[in-house]
Amino acid sequence: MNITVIGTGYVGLVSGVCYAELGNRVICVDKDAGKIAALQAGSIPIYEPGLQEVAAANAAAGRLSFTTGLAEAVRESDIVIIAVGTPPMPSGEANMAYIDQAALEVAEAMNGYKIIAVKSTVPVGTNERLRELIGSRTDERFDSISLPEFLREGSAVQDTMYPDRIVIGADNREAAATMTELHKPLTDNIIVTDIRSAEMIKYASNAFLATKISFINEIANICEKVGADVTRVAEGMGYDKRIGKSFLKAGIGYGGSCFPKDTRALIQIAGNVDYEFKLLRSVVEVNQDQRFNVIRKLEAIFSGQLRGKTIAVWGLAFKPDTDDVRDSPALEIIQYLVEAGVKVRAYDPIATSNFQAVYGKEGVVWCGGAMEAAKGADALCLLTEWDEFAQVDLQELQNTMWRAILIDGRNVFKEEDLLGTAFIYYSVGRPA
Ligand SMILES: NC(=O)C1=CN([C@@H]2O[C@H](COP(=O)(O)OP(=O)(O)OC[C@H]3O[C@@H](n4cnc5c(N)ncnc54)[C@H](O)[C@@H]3O)[C@@H](O)[C@H]2O)C=CC1
Ligand SMILES: O=C(O)[C@H]1O[C@H](OP(=O)(O)OP(=O)(O)OC[C@H]2O[C@@H](n3ccc(=O)[nH]c3=O)[C@H](O)[C@@H]2O)[C@H](O)[C@@H](O)[C@@H]1O
Repeated sequence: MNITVIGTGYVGLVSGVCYAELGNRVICVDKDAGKIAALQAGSIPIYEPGLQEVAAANAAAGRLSFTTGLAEAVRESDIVIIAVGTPPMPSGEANMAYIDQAALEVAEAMNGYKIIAVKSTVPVGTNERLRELIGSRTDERFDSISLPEFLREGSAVQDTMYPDRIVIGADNREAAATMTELHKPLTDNIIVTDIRSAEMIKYASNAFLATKISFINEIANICEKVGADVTRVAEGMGYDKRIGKSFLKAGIGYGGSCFPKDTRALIQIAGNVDYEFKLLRSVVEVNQDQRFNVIRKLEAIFSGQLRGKTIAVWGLAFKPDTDDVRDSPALEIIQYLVEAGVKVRAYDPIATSNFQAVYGKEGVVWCGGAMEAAKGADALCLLTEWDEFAQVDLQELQNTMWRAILIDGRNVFKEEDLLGTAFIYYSVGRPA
């Protein structure tokens, strides 16, 4: 099939590459000319394991191309997939400006029947609204599809090629059949629903996963007070198939471009129909507070005297294997420390320049390695569980630091790892 994907962020780029890998002819479109020039030159603007190789192979095979020419790409395609951003507005509601703009541009370019699918995460009712918007600008026939995306950053290629399920929201049987055919090679779990249910499945899934995380973080907080170990508790819970093992890792709370945004958006969606989503409000509140446990621990250690201390921070990305720092807990933690007069020495294997672009360069010593960041520090806060942090020589780390105090915000280390060292070690939800 001939497919145009609009937007070359994580979702557009990864899904475009993967549709090409399935043998389709894919044109990826972005209005960001710099991004397209880089992609045309074979460079991938995001860090995503495996993506570069699959993209290069498909571009070389002539199945994958990149352009800023939206109209021309749409005219050459049977299926148009919209994957532009839906960032949060100050109210928490999703900003539909990029979606609307893309839809209008598609409408203007129409030259025959097409399926127009929305992969971006959009509030319930959006696809119906877009159908009217596009229909008001073109006489050509088209069908609207809601095609929510469930990939995770850091494992996006794997998630896209081997998804747990594909959800297709459609109200036209033939369009649903075409989309089912397109995704058949990926999984047998293809769920065709009405459009509104598909839109809701996306928000409900993210909200549920966020709920699991806030739940286990609260259990962790209680574990710390009663002397239990949250990692064993999660393990013991996870063997129950009704609960499941995943998303029960306690830490400093969820971040990223999606859970924070989508939980707030769903609260708004509910609010718009006079429903107060009390549970989800608490999930967000717990998450917001969880990151400050790191600060509370530091304040307790230094009896509230943070000013003048040197604190090393390992990890700036919102999770490992990505250079994405959107809504990363590290942003607020570092900001708090700097404002409290702390000398922060920060290191991330790949996310530092993205972090600087959001946070600014001032007030922090940016380091090129983990040991360099730890040099002379009064304490070290581990905020992202990059593999390389688990591999460090703890004896060397201890000798590098001024005081051997480690706050492990992601439970990377086990008690036995620290045997024989002088570390004062704090983790999340485990006996100190
Ligand atoms: N990042 C993720 O892991 C996931 C994101 N999603 C959802 O997918 C959507 C996209 O997310 P990201 O890929 O992170 O977005 P992003 O914000 O990283 O990228 C969006 C891209 O769309 C381009 N764009 C905007 N308007 C355009 C237009 N009219 N024509 C051409 N290009 C245009 C922008 O230049 C940008 O490159 C969002 O709704 C998000 O909630 C869903 C699942 C996973
Ligand atoms: O809608 C989206 O954009 C995506 O949001 C998440 O994917 P992502 O944000 O890439 O990353 P996750 O692996 O879900 O992690 C999100 C945050 O939760 C945290 N987390 C995750 C799992 C866990 O057990 N504990 C925990 O604190 C991570 O550290 C990270 O900060 C969902 O997992 C995807 O299914 C969804 O498509």
